[in-house]
Amino acid sequence: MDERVHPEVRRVAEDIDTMEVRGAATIADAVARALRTQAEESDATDPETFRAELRAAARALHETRPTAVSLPNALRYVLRGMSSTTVEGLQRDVVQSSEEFCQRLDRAQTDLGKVGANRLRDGDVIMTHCHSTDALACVEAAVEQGKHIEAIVKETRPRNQGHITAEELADMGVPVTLIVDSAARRYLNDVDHVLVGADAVAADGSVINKIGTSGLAVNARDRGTPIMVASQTLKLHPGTLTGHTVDIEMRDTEEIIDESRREEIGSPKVVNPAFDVTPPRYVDAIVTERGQFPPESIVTLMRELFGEGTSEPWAEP
Ligand SMILES: O=P(O)(O)OC[C@H]1O[C@H](OP(=O)(O)O)[C@H](O)[C@@H]1O
Repeated sequence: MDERVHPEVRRVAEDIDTMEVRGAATIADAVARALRTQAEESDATDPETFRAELRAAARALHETRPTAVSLPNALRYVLRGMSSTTVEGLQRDVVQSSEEFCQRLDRAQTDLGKVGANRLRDGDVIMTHCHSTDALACVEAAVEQGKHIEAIVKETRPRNQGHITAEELADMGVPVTLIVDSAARRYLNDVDHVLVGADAVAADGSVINKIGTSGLAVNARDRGTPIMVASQTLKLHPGTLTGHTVDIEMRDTEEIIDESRREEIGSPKVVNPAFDVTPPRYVDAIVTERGQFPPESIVTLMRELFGEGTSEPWAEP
């Protein structure tokens, strides 16, 4: 890694890579704070060196995981704040934009939660996939409104993030039933809403989320169960406005099966995609801090927020 990258930034990058820090919003928060550390601890003596250090840190953070667009969106937000002409001024700029970003992130999630909660009625049963802080904000707000919500939680192989969801729902007082992923269709009849998060939303309204989301959505549509995606606007993927596709992360196959067991069963090829793409026709609503949108209309919001597209976060202005 580039030697200009601060050890704390390297540690954050490593934690994201190994998924010690995970979830699109949490990753965004962590990288914004890491850039702040890089800025505060810089001993650069001229603005150009300082800017180059920050760009190197941004690149190191960006190289960790490719799919959650909240990561480059966070880097871009913080780096765009650099407008001063002295090192001290630039340090203040980064601290301020990092703080502002983290506050906006929290506020967006709270506002999104209230919008999502309005879709949930007293007595509703939800089905979740993976662990999404945006999705759980909707449940939390519904519970705060006095609604009784129950949840069927998919374990979400191979990393079982469903366990985190189960624990956090239990802390909210929501009764939880944990199921294996392949039992989802059987229990969809008992469910009023499928509620998931997003790692990225494309300009055509496709939702990129944890592997298994698209199959769940197809099954939900077949059963007539509405599917709601909780996604603050930080997850909107500006590159898709100009024809770019979203990279799907392929993770280590040891998450699925260890090497010795794989050899015992005849050394099959193993693949481990972390995400899949749910086409807009299977999604009923994308809930953001700016209100809820049918997936096909998300492009209008994206144009308003990003114009016609954006460059890489570390690109020279
Ligand atoms: O931003 P929040 O809503 O917390 O999470 C969004 C998404 O991030 C997670 O990915 P991973 O576990 O990091 O691979 C899940 O796919 C989840 O739906």
